[in-house]
Amino acid sequence: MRILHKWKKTAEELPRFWFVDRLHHVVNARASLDETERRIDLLQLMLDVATSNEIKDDNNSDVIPKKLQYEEVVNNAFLFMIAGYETTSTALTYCTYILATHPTVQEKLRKEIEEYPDNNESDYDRVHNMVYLDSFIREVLRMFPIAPKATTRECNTTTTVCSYVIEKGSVIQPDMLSLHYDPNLWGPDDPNLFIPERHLTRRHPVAYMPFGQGPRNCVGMRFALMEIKSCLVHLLTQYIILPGDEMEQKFKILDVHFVRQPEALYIKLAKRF
Ligand code: HEM
Repeated sequence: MRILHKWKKTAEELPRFWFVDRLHHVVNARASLDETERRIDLLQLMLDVATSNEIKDDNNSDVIPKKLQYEEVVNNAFLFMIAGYETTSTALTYCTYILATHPTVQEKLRKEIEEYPDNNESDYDRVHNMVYLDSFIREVLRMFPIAPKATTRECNTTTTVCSYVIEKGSVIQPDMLSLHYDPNLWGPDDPNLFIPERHLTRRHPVAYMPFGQGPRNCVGMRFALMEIKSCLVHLLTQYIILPGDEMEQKFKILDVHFVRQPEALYIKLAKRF
């Protein structure tokens, strides 16, 4: 009994459980606010459809119940925190690596940023027309997809694709790296080279999938791209990014976690003004 109690206490202190416990507090606090204290955010939208009653799935139709249990609200909030931070920060790490190793690309980006001065408009409006910045990030995510293992689908009907039989219930995962480096899809320039301009040519619709594909692709994609663009504009305006000591030696990509990230990135920042 004592061992069980000790195990329970240790488990409760693990980051995941600790975090979910905090989220329960936040969700309960928000759920108890009255109408005048409503906020306009995703959590509010989820709470608006949350219920403590049992939700019955209708197995005989395709209708999905438009209700959530409070536990599902907490789990969705958890998923957003997990999916929303490490991914964007890792994408920014790869962007910084490319900037440090490609000074011409860095200068070209800075030139584009200067063409759209900060006229007190929001970053959202400012970065909207920066075509080279957009191609730059696309190229970074082509060469360094952050979550290649995140896109999986379960086959719901036995089917044949290119003479391969895929049984109902099989889980399929596209080989994102092979697609992103396929010379037939990304040529004529060598896919191993960093060339943002290749994204100005129309490609096969599934040649590129850093955010997954289809109706269940990454729900945070637009937000992530906006965050990355906004951050790069401010970084490049104020600093010149240079390679740090032992940068290449430490830039070993680890493919062990859900997010594919380098062991470390050492760069130097030189203030511009
Ligand atoms: C560079 C940044 C990001 C990358 C590369 C990325 C990548 C992905 C990928 C590959 C998937 C699986 C999609 C599929 O199965 O088709 C996914 C799902 C998801 N992402 Fe992202 N993501 C990023 C940023 C974000 C951010 C900022 C958020 C939230 C604010 C977010 C929230 C989610 C959620 C909730 C899902 C699950 C969607 C579902 O199952 O319907 N992601 N992401």
